Amino acid sequence: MKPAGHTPDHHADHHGIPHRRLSQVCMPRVGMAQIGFGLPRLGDWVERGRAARDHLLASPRFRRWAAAFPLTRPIARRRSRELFDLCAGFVYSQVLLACVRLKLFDIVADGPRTSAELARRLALPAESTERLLRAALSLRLLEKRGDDRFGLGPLGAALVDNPAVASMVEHHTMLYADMRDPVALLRGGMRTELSQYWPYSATDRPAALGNEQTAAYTALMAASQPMVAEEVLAVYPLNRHHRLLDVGGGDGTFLTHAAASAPNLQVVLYDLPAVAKAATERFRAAGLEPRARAVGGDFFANPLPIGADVVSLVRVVHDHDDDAALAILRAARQALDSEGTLLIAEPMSGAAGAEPVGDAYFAFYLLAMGHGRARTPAELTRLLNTAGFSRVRQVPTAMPLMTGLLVAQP
Ligand SMILES: CC(C)=CCC/C(C)=C/CC/C(C)=C/C=C/C(C)=C/C=C/C=C(C)/C=C/C=C(C)/C=C/C=C(C)/C=C/CC(C)(C)O
Ligand SMILES: C[S@@+](CC[C@H](N)C(=O)[O-])C[C@H]1O[C@@H](n2cnc3c(N)ncnc32)[C@H](O)[C@@H]1O
Repeated sequence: MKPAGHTPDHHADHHGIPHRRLSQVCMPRVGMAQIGFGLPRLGDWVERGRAARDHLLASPRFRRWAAAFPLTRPIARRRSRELFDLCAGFVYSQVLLACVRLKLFDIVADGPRTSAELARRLALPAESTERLLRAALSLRLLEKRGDDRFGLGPLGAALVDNPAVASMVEHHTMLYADMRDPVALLRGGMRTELSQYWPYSATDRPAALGNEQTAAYTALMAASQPMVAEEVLAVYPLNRHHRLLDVGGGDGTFLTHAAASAPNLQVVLYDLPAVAKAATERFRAAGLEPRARAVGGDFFANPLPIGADVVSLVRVVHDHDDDAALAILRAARQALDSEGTLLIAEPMSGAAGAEPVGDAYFAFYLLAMGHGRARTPAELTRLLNTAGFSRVRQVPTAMPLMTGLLVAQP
């Protein structure tokens, strides 16, 4: 009797691993045209090699064999761990959320503690505390100190005194809810929590939004903005400019950092009226007036203030679909003269070493928000060219995960 799945195309070798005939998998078909030119194309060989690999990996028998064979075992273990992490990532995120909510990292930052001490401090049953601590150890959030005490691990240490990441971890409860049925989200038409949270993405009259609708997202952006500002200002010093206009500048956190980094720079913020009002208060409280001022308006309906020699769009363009993004870039072009500079700072698609940040995280975040997408530098460059910026260059940042940077001139 033939084993299940046995077809004329499938054979088994002496390890019991099903395979196609080698000639079918590995030998590119050489067409008459290619014979005329000598060897088959390299691309054909690569394609055949990939087909052979896919065929092997898709076979449960091969996977069992590779997991047992000493030379392939490390690869099999690594792959299965990667895949397990994809399956279980949401559990790890929720362990992190529990640690953040319980302020576990701040507590152990003061010194390592025993499980019993932590149970008292966290007001959790002893067994639950032990469970959480073991989970945090396994995720390198905590580290064992001696036999019975727990201190910061390499990942937990980066979360101490880091309100930016802590507020994002807490904020993710909304994204988590919106992604509960990812296929429904992809099909569209879902009423999502994130579209309520970012009301400018769901209204035709954003300028009418009140402080009660803009305050929460503005505070979230302000908490994470220092990480972005540090990245941008480290690679693009602003002291070569006279006046910076930050469009969609939130409560002014980016401009406050910019002003501190370039003492002669004048800074102007443009945002929705309710947000600009909050920024004005912030500039006043920081003693930055009159060097810093904020103007309220809707960048789709009103012209931007003129007179700046550099305009920044920080985490703004990716909020919008192409037509709207183009309208913002055109408005920025209108506000600048022919010597002006435009900066686009935001996480970008395809960033080397951070591919899932743009293409999985922000892609789905923005889907849940209702508009926009992370774009590759090449896609942004095409939009910039259409908007009248002909010279565009990418400036590498230290943490592309936080932000990429494009510098454009007419
Ligand atoms: C000291 C010894 C012995 C060895 C040293 C070894 C060594 C060099 C270690 C490195 C240590 C180090 C410097 C660690 C640094 C860690 C850092 C900087 C971690 C940073 C993590 C940042 C994270 C997790 C950021 C997350 C950001 C998120 C989730 C942002 C979300 C943004 C959103 C949702 C924006 C929304 C806006 C919208 C709507 C899209 O427009
Ligand atoms: C994602 S936030 C980025 C805030 C800030 N640049 C940062 O990175 O922290 C986008 C900003 O664009 C502003 N915005 C959205 N639609 C706008 C519009 N039509 N006119 C002016 N500002 C707008 C929002 O109020 C918000 O402050």
